[in-house]
Amino acid sequence: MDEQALKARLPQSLAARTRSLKQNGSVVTAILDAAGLDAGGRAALEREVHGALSGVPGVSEVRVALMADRAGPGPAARPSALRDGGSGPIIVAVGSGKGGVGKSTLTANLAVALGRLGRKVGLVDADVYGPSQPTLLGTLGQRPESEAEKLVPIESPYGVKMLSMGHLVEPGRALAWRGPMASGAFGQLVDAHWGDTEIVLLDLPPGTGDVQITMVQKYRPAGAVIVSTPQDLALIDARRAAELFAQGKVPVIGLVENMAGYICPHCGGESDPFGRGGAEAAAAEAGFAFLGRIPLSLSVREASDAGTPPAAGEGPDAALFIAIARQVADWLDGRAG
Ligand SMILES: Nc1ncnc2c1ncn2[C@@H]1O[C@H](COP(=O)(O)OP(=O)(O)OP(=O)(O)O)[C@@H](O)[C@H]1O
Repeated sequence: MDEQALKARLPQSLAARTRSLKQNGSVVTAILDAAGLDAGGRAALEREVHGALSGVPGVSEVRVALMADRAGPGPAARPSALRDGGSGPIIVAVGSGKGGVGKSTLTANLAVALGRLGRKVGLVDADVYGPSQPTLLGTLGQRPESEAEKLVPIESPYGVKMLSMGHLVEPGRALAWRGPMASGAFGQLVDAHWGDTEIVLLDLPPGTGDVQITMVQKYRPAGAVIVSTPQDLALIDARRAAELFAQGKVPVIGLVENMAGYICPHCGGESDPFGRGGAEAAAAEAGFAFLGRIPLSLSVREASDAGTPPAAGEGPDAALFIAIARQVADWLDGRAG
């Protein structure tokens, strides 16, 4: 059923609040503007949508995501920054061939580090299956406002503006999203009010399937960073990620090796459980830059889980992320020049 037909099923009173209504297979996803509603009103709105759409033939599940709106009149329409005559922020995708290699951790810290270099940075958590950026950047539980039917990014405590499906959908709900629906929802996060943001990092979902291809082709990032661990299998996957970007004609800025050497939290000594130098060799072989190596370290994991990105601190981890950020910034400047 298309959006119009689904909309017709909703009571008239809900039409003005409906921002998006999509059906994929038997699952319908509704995104509604919950401006001015308190918790009770929001719950009632959600129930009403469920009630109206649950009985529709062919629909087995209804997912509802609510956006909050800016209180008060607010400015009429802040210009949409993205895809606005080319005057919007530069998009940089961060991808990995497989999950769990630390792509989200790298993206969050790269964003913070670019901010420390004086860039105005935004981040879109396109990992609609398992959004982790609200945790990483300390914005868990916050809801973005909307203006003129577009989302206003949330200001993280680290100077990075951000949007994540994790801000719109309750934890766990986004996990089962499938292809087209995931890429549709993602569009709302990208096409938001980014204001004077210069660079928006896209934390892509892990892997190289349809969702990633759609995202890359539709939003045409200026460049991409690939994250891999040193293991052979992860490197093979990283090459697949490189192919994905080549297919989308997105130049690869470079490769970051994560979880490289293990830093012992007791003695500070470094060992290499997964071998050393593999990612650097893979980058050289593929013909793109090697941007740096982040060790497997307890401090990175603990700080990340606590929502205090190591790149915002003063320790050696911060220096590593800033060095990577500098190369990304230089690459972007070179491109602009
Ligand atoms: N350098 C590191 N040292 C220690 N732990 C790390 C490091 N990088 C990431 N981690 C931890 O590994 C786990 C996976 O990281 P992360 O979520 O960033 O990976 P991902 O590739 O984005 O995963 P997913 O595919 O699930 O989205 C997290 O618990 C994170 O804190």
